[in-house]
Amino acid sequence: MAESLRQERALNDIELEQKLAKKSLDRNMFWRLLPLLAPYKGRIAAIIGIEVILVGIIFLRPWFVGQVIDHGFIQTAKGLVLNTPLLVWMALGMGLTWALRFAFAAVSQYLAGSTAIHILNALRVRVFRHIQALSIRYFDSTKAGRIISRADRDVDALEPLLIQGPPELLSAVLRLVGAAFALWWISPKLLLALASITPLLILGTWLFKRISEHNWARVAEARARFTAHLVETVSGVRIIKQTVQEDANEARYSALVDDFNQTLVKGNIRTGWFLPTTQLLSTVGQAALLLAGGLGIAQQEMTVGQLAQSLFYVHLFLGPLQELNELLERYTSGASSAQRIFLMLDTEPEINDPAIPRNPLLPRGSVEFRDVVFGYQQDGSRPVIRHLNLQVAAGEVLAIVGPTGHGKSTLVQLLTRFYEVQGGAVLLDDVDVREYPQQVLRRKVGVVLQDNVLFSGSVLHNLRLAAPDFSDEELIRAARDLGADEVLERLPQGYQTEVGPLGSFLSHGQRQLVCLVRAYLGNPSVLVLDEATSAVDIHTERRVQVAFRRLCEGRTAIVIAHRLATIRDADRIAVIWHGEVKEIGNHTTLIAKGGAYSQLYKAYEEASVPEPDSLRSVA
Ligand SMILES: Nc1ncnc2c1ncn2[C@@H]1O[C@H](COP(=O)(O)OP(=O)(O)OP(=O)(O)O)[C@@H](O)[C@H]1O
Repeated sequence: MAESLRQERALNDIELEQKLAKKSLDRNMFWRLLPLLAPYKGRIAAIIGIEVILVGIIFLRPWFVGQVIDHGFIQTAKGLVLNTPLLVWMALGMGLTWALRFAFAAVSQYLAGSTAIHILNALRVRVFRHIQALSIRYFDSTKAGRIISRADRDVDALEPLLIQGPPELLSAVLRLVGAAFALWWISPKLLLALASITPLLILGTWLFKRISEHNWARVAEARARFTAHLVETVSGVRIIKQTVQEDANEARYSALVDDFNQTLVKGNIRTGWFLPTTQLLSTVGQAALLLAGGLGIAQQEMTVGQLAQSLFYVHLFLGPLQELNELLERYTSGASSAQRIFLMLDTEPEINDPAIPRNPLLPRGSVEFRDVVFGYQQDGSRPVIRHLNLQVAAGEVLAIVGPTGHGKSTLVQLLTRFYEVQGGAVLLDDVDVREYPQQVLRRKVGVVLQDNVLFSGSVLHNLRLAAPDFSDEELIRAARDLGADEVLERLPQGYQTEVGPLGSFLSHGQRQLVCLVRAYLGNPSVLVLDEATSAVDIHTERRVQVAFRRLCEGRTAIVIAHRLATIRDADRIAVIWHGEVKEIGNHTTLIAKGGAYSQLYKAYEEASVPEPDSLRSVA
């Protein structure tokens, strides 16, 4: 199954981001991380400075050992005696190097840790800000889990690379070069013996780096896929339970996790030979050095102390070569995270504010759809709205009706500029909606949807989002004006009731009422109600209808409804059919005309009259 999942994939993570960002993949994106470090130049310089001191300290220790071996005992007339002053100095020196090691390690950790927090938090906020600014179309085509991966895991993956990576790399290079010099200084023979295996080590490291680069891209992709599935499951858990899809859903998740694990294991197998290879080469290198050293001692070119000292330098030379592998792996995993983050940050919002925005001083609320053409496919292959013309006068109540899927809600999306028209224009107060700053436009057009969303917090907290400066009393008064108070006061803690995540602790009807009051508080010049009262019971609905008329006073209202009884009183009713206005007029004239509206109305009335059987079953 995991194999089939891999094959069914149309676009991988990076390809998808590439497509959305309309940019080709640039492997050097990693370097774009460097400006993030700029504000912390001082701290980073301190971390690097500490690393240099620590490397210097490491090089002192073998020298102490060499001194003790060669000069720790002095040949006197009485025989060999301990060179006590030298031993004491060397022991003190050794102790001091360890004390410095501990002290600097703590300082370095503190500096690196606190710098990391600042840099990564700044990046996290930047990613978050960008996510909020992206256009709705991005969210249509990108799974939530993928987006969360960017802001969460991908940012985390940069930490070891960005902060500890550069000092560790510097330390490795310094130790490598320093050890080479030290060996050369003791005897060029030693360095040459070791150099015999170095090209092989470098070649091996380079090969493994290439393999691990591929591995990391595959592992990250597989991980993003199962995270995306998890997020979808969490948000759609009710539907999954309702349709009894738990087993099938779990099987799919297991397959995705399995795919991830297989990718990980295969990757580990491929890179697993790196360590034994380098260990083997290191052993050969040490043997060559000991041979060269033995020869040097026999030819009295070097002392035993120097050979012992050189063994430490061998470790200082070979160790960094092996560490480089780990650092390179970190680099490749971080680089692929950086690629994904920057590809997302490079995705331009499809909808932007105009360079010179307009905002008429006297908002009236007239709306016009002028020869509008629109389809959700960007290539215009499947138009949903086809050359639609519709004018709504300021203060008018216009109802939009029509069969499902014919484009009613799409008109609202175009009015609030969640999508851009592909032809024609949408005008608010005779100004193209593209000329308004988006936030201004969306404040002018209040929308209450059928599937309303609230934010965690109390009912009052949610109402206050529309009117931040209002007191509790003013918010409650607004609810009362609208006739929502009776229902909302009956909640367990009244207006202080917690609504839960996305408002899930409230019923559909209660949620809609809160949203209606929220829209009322926003005081928009155009109010759009998309099936907004459909979940409210008959009793509540009547109250809302009365209040709704009040709410419409002095502003334009566009009401999208399937339950035609609720819109009979509208000033005009437009029938939308295959993305066009098929009929327009008031209820009486449209019924008299006997066209599309009268058919819809007849069908609605027939469906609304309860059949005797169904009444009995309710009883
Ligand atoms: N985000 C989207 N991406 C792609 N297609 C979409 C999207 N939203 C809607 N559509 C499609 O556009 C068409 C019109 O949808 P729209 O929601 O405007 O219909 P509607 O008339 O409001 O339907 P309903 O009465 O059921 O709410 C439908 O075919 C729908 O599948």
